[in-house]
Amino acid sequence: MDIILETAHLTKVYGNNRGIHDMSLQLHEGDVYGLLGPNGAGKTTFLKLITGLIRPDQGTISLFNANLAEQFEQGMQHVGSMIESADFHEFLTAWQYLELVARFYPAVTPKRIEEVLDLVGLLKVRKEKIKGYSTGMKQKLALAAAILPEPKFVILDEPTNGLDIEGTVMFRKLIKQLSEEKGTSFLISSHMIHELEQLCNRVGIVVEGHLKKEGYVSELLKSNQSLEQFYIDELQLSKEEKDCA
Ligand SMILES: Nc1ncnc2c1ncn2[C@@H]1O[C@H](COP(=O)(O)OP(=O)(O)OP(=O)(O)O)[C@@H](O)[C@H]1O
Repeated sequence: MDIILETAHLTKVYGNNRGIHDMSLQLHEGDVYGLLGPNGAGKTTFLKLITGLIRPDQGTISLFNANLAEQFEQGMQHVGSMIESADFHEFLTAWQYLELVARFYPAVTPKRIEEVLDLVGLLKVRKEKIKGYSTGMKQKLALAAAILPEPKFVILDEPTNGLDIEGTVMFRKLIKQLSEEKGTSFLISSHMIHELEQLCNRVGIVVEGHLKKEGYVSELLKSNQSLEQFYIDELQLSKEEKDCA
């Protein structure tokens, strides 16, 4: 399987001394990788680095064999992302917003815009202004924008934030469908551990800016009751190691 993302010794430390340290991670084509970790562990920082929203202090990022620091456009060509709450032009409608996004992707047709709006359940409200949308509706629109150009790799930061039960089920189905039918790879940061258990083939746990543990979900479930149990045990272990140090 081809490597689609490789980070080596990725480090970003903010002025307040927080951030991430020495994070090396590989994702292969077809992976649905879940990034877990407590609040403030460094998940969003990692996702911002690999999408070029912030620059690393040290380390390298390679996306589809392109070094992000030198070949940004080439690296990001097949990547769709949704990082933190999207900032929309609220006076636009969902349709107009996606038309705007589509300008960057000549292959995206109005039919494709209609298709993604249908996929995320916003087709009926496509002509309404975004300023009237709820948090969950905006989240769905951000997801629609991320998958609009049919990227090979989609990076999602807390994608189910604000989604209702129906929306969460829609999200899970959509990821499964894209992964199974189109072979799309995903990197998903989320606190919804039960969702990740159903969706991901691999997970990584970030604690205090370090990638503490990685594994294949099928392997982890052989020796753990659930992903949640594995996660709680790993956090406890990290705490004990810290107390001993
Ligand atoms: N722009 C910034 N300036 C200073 N510190 C920051 C900045 N962004 C993040 N941090 C700090 O870096 C650490 C990692 O934050 P990050 O947002 O990456 O965590 P996270 O794992 O995504 O957390 P959450 O699950 O709460 O979203 C936190 O301690 C946070 O306070």
